[in-house]
Amino acid sequence: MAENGSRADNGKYQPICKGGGLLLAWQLKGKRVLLVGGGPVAAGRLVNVKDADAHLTVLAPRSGLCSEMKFRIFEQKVVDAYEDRLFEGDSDLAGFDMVLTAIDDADLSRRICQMCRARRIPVNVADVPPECDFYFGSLIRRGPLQVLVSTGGKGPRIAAQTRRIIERAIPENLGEAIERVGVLRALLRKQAPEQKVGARRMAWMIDVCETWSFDELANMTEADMRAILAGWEKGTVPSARRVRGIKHMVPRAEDVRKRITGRCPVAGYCTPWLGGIGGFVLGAAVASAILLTRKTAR
Ligand SMILES: C[C@@]1(CC(=O)O)c2cc3[nH]c(cc4nc(cc5[nH]c(cc(n2)[C@H]1CCC(=O)O)[C@@](C)(CC(=O)O)[C@@H]5CCC(=O)O)C(CC(=O)O)=C4CCC(=O)O)c(CCC(=O)O)c3CC(=O)O
Ligand SMILES: NC(=O)C1=CN([C@@H]2O[C@H](COP(=O)(O)OP(=O)(O)OC[C@H]3O[C@@H](n4cnc5c(N)ncnc54)[C@H](O)[C@@H]3O)[C@@H](O)[C@H]2O)C=CC1
Repeated sequence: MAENGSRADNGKYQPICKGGGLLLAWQLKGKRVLLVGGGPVAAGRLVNVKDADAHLTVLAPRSGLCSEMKFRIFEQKVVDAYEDRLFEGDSDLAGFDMVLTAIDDADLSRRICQMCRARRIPVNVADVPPECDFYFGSLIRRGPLQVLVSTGGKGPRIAAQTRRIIERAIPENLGEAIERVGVLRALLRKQAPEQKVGARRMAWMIDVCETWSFDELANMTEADMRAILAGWEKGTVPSARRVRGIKHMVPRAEDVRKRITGRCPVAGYCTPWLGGIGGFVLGAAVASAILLTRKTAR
């Protein structure tokens, strides 16, 4: 029975949890995005799509631009095309790959949505969730690392609160570690480009990521990479200690400082080191105070 993929396989595979959205990393580089509206919500959208290297057109009257929008358009000049006017109709949508509206006019938003659907352009209407083909989420960015929190439109504020909890839990140098791993992966693909070694390449990269800590990866130099890659032919991954020798045993000043004054990334309180020293000093002070009081009382 199990071989046929039937009832016996229940529980063996991840269950299907219906009702979610499909979370993707949509590649917008070079795609044309239209943003209708010039308020604070539009300004947030602008950052999201420009972070994704889209070609962005903003359509909104200058008189209604918020200060961030003015800054992005006229000072920072990150908007590729700006049209100082109201939305006029279907022809405004021609040639766009994605449309975002953030205007204070729900009726017009709905109509823009219908026009986009007729043209099969994916659309997000900030104030009318049923008119969205996709929702935005609460985002964390650390270099190449991106985390998106979605509550499926149920609790945007809770999405932001959840984001803050996750933010605290992400090690400071994770973005840099990923950046460095990206460089190593590219070097490996150069050294062993054949498709037939694909499975071996992946297994070896998994080994690298599991053997080296995020800290060690974040500080991986080109020389370290060459030393690691020397293990590829034999299928081994030398540890950071082996690659760096004695240098690795000496803690860096920054790590020592973090040990003493750092904070627990999730709970936020100071490290046990500082807590321990503080506790000891406080305990000693209380004990001496008690002893002193007893002595004076006698
Ligand atoms: C469906 C969705 C459509 C979309 O925008 O794509 C949508 C819809 C609506 N939001 C509304 C209100 C608020 N939105 C926020 C904040 C955020 N909203 C975001 C996304 C989304 N908002 C999508 C679903 C996301 C999800 O899955 O949860 C975030 C995550 C991302 C972003 O916008 O960039 C960003 C946090 C970013 C961050 O800080 O990290 C706050 C809180 C605040 O400002 O602090 C409030 C006030 C408090 C409240 O209402 O809860 C209203 C008006 C409701 C009304 O009139 O009562 C609607 C319309 C409606 O719900 O009908
Ligand atoms: N999805 C979300 O995260 C949130 C959505 N909202 C909703 O998003 C919408 C926008 O919010 P804000 O940025 O605060 O709006 P806002 O009221 O500050 O700005 C509206 C902007 O739209 C422009 N506009 C209005 N009619 C237009 C037209 N016909 N053509 C072109 N531009 C036009 C105005 O000039 C102005 O720049 C509101 O409806 C609000 O309810 C609000 C909070 C969060």
